[in-house]
Amino acid sequence: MAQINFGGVVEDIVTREEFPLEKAREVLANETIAVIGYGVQGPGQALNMKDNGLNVIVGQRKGKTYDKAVADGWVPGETLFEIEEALEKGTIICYLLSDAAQIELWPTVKKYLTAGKSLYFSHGFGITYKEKTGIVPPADVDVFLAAPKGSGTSLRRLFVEGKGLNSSFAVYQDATGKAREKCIAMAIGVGSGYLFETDFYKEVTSDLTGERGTLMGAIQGIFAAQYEVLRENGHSPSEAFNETVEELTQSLMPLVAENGMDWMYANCSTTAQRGALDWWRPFKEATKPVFAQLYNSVKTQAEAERSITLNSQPDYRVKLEAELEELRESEMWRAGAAVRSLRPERN
Ligand SMILES: NC(=O)c1ccc[n+]([C@@H]2O[C@H](COP(=O)([O-])OP(=O)(O)OC[C@H]3O[C@@H](n4cnc5c(N)ncnc54)[C@H](O)[C@@H]3O)[C@@H](O)[C@H]2O)c1
Ligand SMILES: CC(C)(O)[C@@H](O)C(=O)O
Ligand SMILES: [Mg+2]
Ligand SMILES: [Mg+2]
Repeated sequence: MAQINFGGVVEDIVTREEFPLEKAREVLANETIAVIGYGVQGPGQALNMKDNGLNVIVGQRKGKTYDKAVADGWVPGETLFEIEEALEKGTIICYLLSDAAQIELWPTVKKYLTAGKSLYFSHGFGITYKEKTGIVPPADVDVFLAAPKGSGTSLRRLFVEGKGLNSSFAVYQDATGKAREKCIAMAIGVGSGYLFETDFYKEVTSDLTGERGTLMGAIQGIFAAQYEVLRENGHSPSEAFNETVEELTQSLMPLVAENGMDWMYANCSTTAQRGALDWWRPFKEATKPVFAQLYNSVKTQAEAERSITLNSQPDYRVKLEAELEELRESEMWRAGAAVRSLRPERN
């Protein structure tokens, strides 16, 4: 473990230097890693592990996603199986179905979790909310997680570019005495950059807060609010979209990613800096109560309850698609589609 000072707080982290890929390969040499589910994380993790030289198979029910797995190079009967067959062959079961589907399939998965096998998650959800999910693994299997901090799509893209997303890792149950090294080996194997340790409760609590907050929910809310104010004051859609979204994603966020907020500010005009330095605090004051409310809704398990109830309904995909369509068809995001089509690199 390397000790790194994060803004004054020293934390133990694992980098690829302390735990190189060769070591991960050694730890996992005798394992058959069965990736169950080929949605978003499934492909990213399975393909990265395969390219990292690990012994990976995929378990996916027949349909569009199964066909995608075939198109990605998984071979039916050799590296691609129906879910139960993969569960039987796998020694490390990567449970990468949607969190709601994990509940439905649990009785099947449990049957194949014989002594000494490992159960791997990329989220603390199923275990933390076990009263709601019914996911209680047998005592003689190892249970751990590696949770990439980003979309499975980015996990794969960055890996292909020779980069890596950071991941958290946590051990919930160590039946064999080897759970921790298997967990870290898996986290490195899926293509992570550095790793930070957490536990299942903290992973799910921070993850649900982050995605509902600044990463996804809050950002759309704040975009919509500014866009509407600009439009209500007579600005054109293209002007409103550029001043709200396009400049942020194309110009300014890459600068923040590279060298921090102050550096992005320093690369803007003194006029912009003055305004931003004056206005960030009122935005913080206005939104902090909403973040506190959100955290509380996660902590009381209201978010988990809502997610399980709504995502377990048979027509949830249809309803979800309708809500996504509403976003896509809003004036702001239709303006966005037009703006994207005009990016010079798209010609
Ligand atoms: N999406 C991400 O990028 C991301 C990032 C970090 C962690 N995670 C976590 O990873 C896990 C997998 O999430 P995901 O977003 O990749 O999942 P997903 O929603 O993309 O679904 C994965 C798979 O579940 C299968 N599935 C759905 N219902 C099923 C059922 N009833 N029976 C059998 N198969 C069924 C689908 O065919 C699909 O292949 C979750 O725990 C999630 O919280 C996801
Ligand atoms: C990619 C995210 C938002 O980080 C993940 O947590 C998810 O649930 O998809
Ligand atoms: Mg999440
Ligand atoms: Mg997340």
